[in-house]
Amino acid sequence: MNYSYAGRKILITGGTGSFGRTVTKKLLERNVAEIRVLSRDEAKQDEMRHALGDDRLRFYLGDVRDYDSVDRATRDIDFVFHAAALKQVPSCEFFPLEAVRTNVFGSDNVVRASADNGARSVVCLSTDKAVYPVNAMGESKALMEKVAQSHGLNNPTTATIVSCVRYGNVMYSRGSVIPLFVSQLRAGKDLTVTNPNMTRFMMSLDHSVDLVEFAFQKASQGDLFIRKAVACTIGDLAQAMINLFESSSTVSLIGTRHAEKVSETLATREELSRAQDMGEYFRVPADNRELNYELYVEEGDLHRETFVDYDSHTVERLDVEAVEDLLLTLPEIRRELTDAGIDVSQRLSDA
Ligand SMILES: O=c1ccn([C@@H]2O[C@H](COP(=O)(O)OP(=O)(O)O[C@H]3O[C@H](CO)[C@@H](O)[C@H](O)[C@H]3O)[C@@H](O)[C@H]2O)c(=O)[nH]1
Repeated sequence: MNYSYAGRKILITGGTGSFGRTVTKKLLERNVAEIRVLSRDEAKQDEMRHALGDDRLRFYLGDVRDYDSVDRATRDIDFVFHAAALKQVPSCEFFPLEAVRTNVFGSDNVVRASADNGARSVVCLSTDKAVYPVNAMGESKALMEKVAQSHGLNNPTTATIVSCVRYGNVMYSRGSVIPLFVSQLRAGKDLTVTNPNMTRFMMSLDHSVDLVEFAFQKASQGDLFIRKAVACTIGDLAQAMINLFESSSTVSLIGTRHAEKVSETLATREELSRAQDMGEYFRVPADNRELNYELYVEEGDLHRETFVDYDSHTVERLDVEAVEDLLLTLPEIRRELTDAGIDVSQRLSDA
C-alpha cells in the first residue's frame, strides 16, 4: 500500500536515540502534520527540541513499558516507528529482565496501543543480533520480532500493519565502537580491540533510515525487511581509523566482551528460502499458515537446502582502504578529521 505523509501524524518511540533522531529529521522534510517523540529522558528531549526547532515536533515523556504512556502517545496517530530499546549487549547480559521488559513487553505495548488507536502502520526496529541469538539483547529482540508478527496471526481482521526492519551495526551510533575509537585516537591512546578477526556488518545511519520509510509504504502484515550490507573485520576497522587520523596509536587487544559473537547473521537460510530479493534488501514474508499443522505435512521445503546464511564472515568483505572510504562518507568522521587538522579534501575529490 502507498501512503502519503502529507497531513499525517507519526510517532517515533526512542526518538532521541541516534536512529530515531535521524528518522525524525528525514520525516520532517516531508509534509507531515506532526511528529511525536516518546522517550524517557527529558534532558535529551529538551536538547532535541532546541536543536531541531520545528513546531511540528511534540515530545511525550514516558516509557514503552507502561501501556498508558504509549496509549497517550498513539492517540490519533497514523504511523509508528518503534525504535525504543535496550540495545547494549553487556548491560542486557547483566540485567536480562530489563531487556525483556523493554524489548518484549514494551514492544507488545507499542503494537497493541497502536492497533487500539487505529494506526495504519507500525515498523519495529530489530537487529542482526536477533538471529541465532546468544545474548539477552538479541534474544529479547528475537522475541520482539515474534510479538510483531503475531499481531497479524492473532488479529486477522486488523487494519494495523505491523512489520520489522533488521539491520547490522549502524556506524557512529551512540555508544558504539567507532565514536569510542575516535575519542581514543584524539586522546593519543591505543585502540582497544576485542578480537581483530571479529566481523560486523557496517552501514551508515542515512542508508539505514531509507528502509524505515519503505516499510511504512510497502509492508504487508508481518513482513520483515533486511537491509543488505558489506562487512569488515574489527582489526581492519581499527587500522582504517588509525590511518585516517594519521595516528601513531597502535592496537591493544582486550578480548571478547560478554556474550559477543565472532560474526553476525542478518538472515538465516530458512528466511532466505522464502524471501523476496529486492535489490538493496530482502523482504521475508510472515508465515501465515494457521496452527493446523496436519494440513501441511505434505509440503516439505526441499528448496531450502540451496541457501546459505547471510553472515558477516561470508558476505563482501571490505579491505582497510575500502573501510577508510566508507568511514569518509560519515559527516561525523569528516568533522572529527577537520577538527584534528587533517585535510581529506584531496582524497574526497578522488573518490
Ligand atoms: O572497545 C571496543 C568495543 C567494541 N569492539 C568491537 O567492535 C565491534 C562492534 O562493537 P559495538 O560498536 O559495541 O557494537 P555491537 O556490540 O556489535 O552492537 C551494536 O550493533 C548491534 C547490531 O549488530 C546493535 O543492535 C547494538 O545495539 C549495537 O550496540 C564488536 O566486534 C566489538 O567486539 C572493540 O573491538 N573494542
